[in-house]
Amino acid sequence: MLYHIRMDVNLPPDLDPEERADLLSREKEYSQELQREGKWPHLWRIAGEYANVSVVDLADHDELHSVLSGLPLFPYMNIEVTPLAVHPNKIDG
Ligand SMILES: O=C(O)C[C@H]1C=CC(=O)O1
Repeated sequence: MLYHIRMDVNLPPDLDPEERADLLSREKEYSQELQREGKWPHLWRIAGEYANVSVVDLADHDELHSVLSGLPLFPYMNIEVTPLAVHPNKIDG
């Protein structure tokens, strides 16, 4: 199943710099592993914002919840999910 996701990151300005660096490093490792597995085919920065739009390809809502709640930055993000269905006018290929 495909899901369109918007993630807005809100890190506290007073977050300890070492903790911030560790969080960002773990986030990168986590998201790049999902990209290598083909589960996170689109990851785009929203220009001018600390936010991204993504498309993930996961088995079901339970896997989606597991992936999102496992993000190291999960406690610091607002996440909006839009499930995607096939458009009837889409041509193949
Ligand atoms: O920087 C972000 O947009 C947050 C986050 C989502 C995936 C990732 O690698 O970082």
